[in-house]
Amino acid sequence: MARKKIALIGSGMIGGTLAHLAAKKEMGDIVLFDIAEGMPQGKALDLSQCGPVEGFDAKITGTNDYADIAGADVVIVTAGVPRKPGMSRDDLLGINLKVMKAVGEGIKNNAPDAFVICITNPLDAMVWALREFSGLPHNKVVGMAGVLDSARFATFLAWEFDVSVKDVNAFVLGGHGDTMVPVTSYTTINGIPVNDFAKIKGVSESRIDEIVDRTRKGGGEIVGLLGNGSAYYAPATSAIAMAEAYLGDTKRILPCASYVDGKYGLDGLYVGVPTMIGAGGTEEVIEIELSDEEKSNLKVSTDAVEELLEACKGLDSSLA
Ligand SMILES: NC(=O)c1ccc[n+]([C@@H]2O[C@H](COP(=O)([O-])OP(=O)(O)OC[C@H]3O[C@@H](n4cnc5c(N)ncnc54)[C@H](O)[C@@H]3O)[C@@H](O)[C@H]2O)c1
Ligand SMILES: O=C(O)C[C@H](O)C(=O)O
Repeated sequence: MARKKIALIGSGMIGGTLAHLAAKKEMGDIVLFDIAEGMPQGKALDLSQCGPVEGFDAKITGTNDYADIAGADVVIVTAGVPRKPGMSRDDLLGINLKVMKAVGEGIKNNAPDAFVICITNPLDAMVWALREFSGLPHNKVVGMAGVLDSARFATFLAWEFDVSVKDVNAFVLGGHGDTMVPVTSYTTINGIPVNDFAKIKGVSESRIDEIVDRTRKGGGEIVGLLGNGSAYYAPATSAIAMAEAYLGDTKRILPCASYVDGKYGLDGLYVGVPTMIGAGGTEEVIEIELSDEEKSNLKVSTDAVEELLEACKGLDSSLA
């Protein structure tokens, strides 16, 4: 059986990390694409030379030509610009929307059967625009954010309780902005609801609220510390988890920016919701019961995404 092909559109910090992870896991052959000349080729050479040391077989190539992504099974998109300290993700809308147009056309013309995972910010608007520009079916285009946001929530909870991260099952819904909704009612420590566990451990409600707030601002915290660029290790590993679910048809339930039309009272929007990923792409959006407060928090978050979609339509009339 031929090896799978993974195309990475954007070969910057996340793109390079994705290539390394995918190669180490022998997920398939890897094509690094970027508009910067020489850079994807250089990264591909460097990464190829990890192979003998790490013991992986993967053909890794770099290119500036979309024709080289032909036949890709999975395409992961990080092309565009990251924010700088003091900026919000939404400030990237205008510049990254133009990038999504070029990338969407490149995918449509060269890899229309791929499962496409978008990472570029502002995430929920960019994955929607990428789907529109590419014309691929909605179930084959998804955004990565919830896996990362949930991993941040889990990390902070594990630190607070001094327990293994493996036992923390944390869950974040909504758009990938500061209005995202970490959902404590669905967050457990190996099955024990987090609020019950907090009582057992003598952790106050206000401390859990602080952790929720730190999760919401988790991306900005790293942007502020790095000073130049944004997080890339955890974003890359989160997207790889989604790609593995597709390639292995594992039917994992992951929080993804999926197309929601009807559920959660939403009308044709990409936003973070529990999603089953298998060979069919995003096979099912799972609608869960939420409290009135959670519903109203989700509404604030989805309203913010809707505003960004309107802004996209204003910037590019082909989206209107
Ligand atoms: N969804 C998330 O949870 C999440 C997490 C982290 C970062 N991000 C976003 O991911 C994006 C990439 O982050 P990064 O750290 O890898 O940035 P980076 O600057 O290191 O890499 C981006 C790459 O995109 C390339 N690029 C620009 N325009 C292009 C085009 N038209 N076609 C192809 N390539 C193009 C650049 O040359 C650069 O190499 C940013 O928008 C960032 O905000 C999202
Ligand atoms: O915060 C950013 O700008 C990057 C990304 O969205 C993140 O959450 O790390």
